[in-house]
Amino acid sequence: MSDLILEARQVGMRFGRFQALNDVSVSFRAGELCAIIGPNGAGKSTFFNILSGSLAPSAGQVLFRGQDVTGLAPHAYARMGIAKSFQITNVFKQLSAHENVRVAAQMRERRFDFLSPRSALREADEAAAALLQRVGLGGHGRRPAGDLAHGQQRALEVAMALAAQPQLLLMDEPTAGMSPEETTVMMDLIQRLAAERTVILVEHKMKLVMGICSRLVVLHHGELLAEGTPEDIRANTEVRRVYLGQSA
Ligand SMILES: Nc1ncnc2c1ncn2[C@@H]1O[C@H](COP(=O)(O)OP(=O)(O)OP(=O)(O)O)[C@@H](O)[C@H]1O
Repeated sequence: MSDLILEARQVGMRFGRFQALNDVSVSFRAGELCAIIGPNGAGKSTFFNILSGSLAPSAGQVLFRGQDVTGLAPHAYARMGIAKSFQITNVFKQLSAHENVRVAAQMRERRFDFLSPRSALREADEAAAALLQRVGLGGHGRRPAGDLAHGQQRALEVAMALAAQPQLLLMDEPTAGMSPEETTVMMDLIQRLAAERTVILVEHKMKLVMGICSRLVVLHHGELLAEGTPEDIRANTEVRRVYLGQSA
């Protein structure tokens, strides 16, 4: 179907003799905010890495807008309009927040190649300032990234990912290690971002995503356990069983 943006077809992943993912088929529609959830060790990060092109699956295919992208290099994913942010923050700590985003904008914006160096820099500067504003860091541009609070560094990383103007944003546990206040700010940001593009996130805490996602995909022991609306998932006895005793 034409409104599918990303598809995993019978994806499998083996690490030696260990089968981390087995025969996982999931389709993601353009424009949706979808979360991949599941208990510890379910295979979420492995699936994320495969969907985002960081890991080639041992079996199956990944399709982006109907095109087979399985095993393509990460930069090819970026060029197609897929951006990702990881659990571990990935900012240049010595550079200012503004410089971090500007570098990301310069690296990814091919349009700048056609501009004079001075106007390219000005455009990248303007893009960086707008992106910092977008993620709630408008007043922090001059601060070294390493001096920002953890939640702010994660927001900075989101701004860097957005510099590529992605159609699809993949986020691995965007609230990992955050305080409750930082978590609220990030979830609010994710909702705003999802109004403009497709967002797929991996999240360990089911409660956190129930209220904001249109659809949830549940992995368990490397297999697709369930998928559906938050209501479907909340009512699913299998899902309740695997989450029992875990901090959902
Ligand atoms: N590179 C690897 N080599 C061997 N085993 C791995 C590797 N990466 C992941 N695994 C194993 O695959 C399984 C799934 O791991 P994965 O990190 O994808 O789960 P997860 O659902 O993201 O878990 P968590 O919520 O704890 O982060 C785990 O048992 C893990 O130990």
